[in-house]
Amino acid sequence: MAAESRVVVIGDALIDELRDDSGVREFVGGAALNVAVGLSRLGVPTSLIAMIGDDEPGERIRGFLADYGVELIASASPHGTSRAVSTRSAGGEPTYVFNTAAQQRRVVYGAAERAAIAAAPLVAISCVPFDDRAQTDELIDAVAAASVVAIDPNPRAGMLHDRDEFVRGFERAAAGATLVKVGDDDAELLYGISLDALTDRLVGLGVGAVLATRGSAGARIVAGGADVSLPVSALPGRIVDTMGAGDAVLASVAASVIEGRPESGDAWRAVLQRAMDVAAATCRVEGALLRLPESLGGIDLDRIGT
Ligand SMILES: Nc1ncnc2c1ncn2[C@@H]1O[C@H](COP(=O)(O)OP(=O)(O)O)[C@@H](O)[C@H]1O
Ligand SMILES: O=C(O)C(=O)C[C@H](O)[C@H](O)COP(=O)(O)O
Repeated sequence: MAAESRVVVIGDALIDELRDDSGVREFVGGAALNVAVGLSRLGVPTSLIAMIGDDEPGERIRGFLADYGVELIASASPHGTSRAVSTRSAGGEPTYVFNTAAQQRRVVYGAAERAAIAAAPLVAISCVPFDDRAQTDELIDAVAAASVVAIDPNPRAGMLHDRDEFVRGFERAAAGATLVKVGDDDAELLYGISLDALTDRLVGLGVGAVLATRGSAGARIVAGGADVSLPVSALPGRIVDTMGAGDAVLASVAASVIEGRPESGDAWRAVLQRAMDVAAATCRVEGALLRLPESLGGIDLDRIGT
């Protein structure tokens, strides 16, 4: 029986524990989960392949995914549900500590996973342990059946065990990919080079489209003959929380690519403009949940987060 055509996202799902001057709060998160929920909010039917614990945090993640219409294809977790504890001091970058489950995350590619991948119009991969050679082999074998692959390496310093092996695994997977998203932090952590140099390297590997995000400096797409850069989009209100902004950009660009592969610089510019608008909306509300610019109309943004 033909499976419903759902996009598949493969990667991490976890509880984000945020500690700052105002106390401790918990959010359902994970880069891959953020992309899956973001796609669903953009109207794209989506399944998430991720490891979830058989525990209360796992139930919370399952409930959250159900609320947002994301189908979960879960791998069991012997160490319970993954957790990221981030501590934010005023003005500083957050520091992350990941529990054992997050560091030892593993996805198993069984019949359900393989059927979903084979039927998917796009498979997005984020925050998988490319430094585990056996898992990377299994991933590459499983996604060989996919028609379109998008990758965000998202190495995260606190989950990285072997930088050189991660680069090898990432590049093996990225070489045939349609879309690869990278940021300044990936270029620095994995290669110790600039984002422009990493973009050139990925183009040289044969990546179809490289999406390079630059935080407050916007983003760039290099695809075929197209090379488009845009600044961040201006919206009312201030930047409240940039967590998940990169995931929202990936979800938005992936959703556009599914609608029709851009074939010109102008088409890629429109795709990137939409993604910058979505990122600007996402940054104006606390939490990593993708926000649509058109949905913020009724909110007095100048009062949010103040
Ligand atoms: N400080 C910021 N001010 C304004 N926009 C931001 C800021 N940080 C991120 N963004 C928006 O979110 C997008 C993705 O953010 P970025 O930090 O580059 O992604 P990642 O978290 O994946 O590195 C940017 O291209 C931009 O549109
Ligand atoms: O929700 C979570 O737990 C996350 O892991 C959010 C991360 O901060 C982003 O997913 C990092 O990914 P980028 O946005 O691509 O840099």
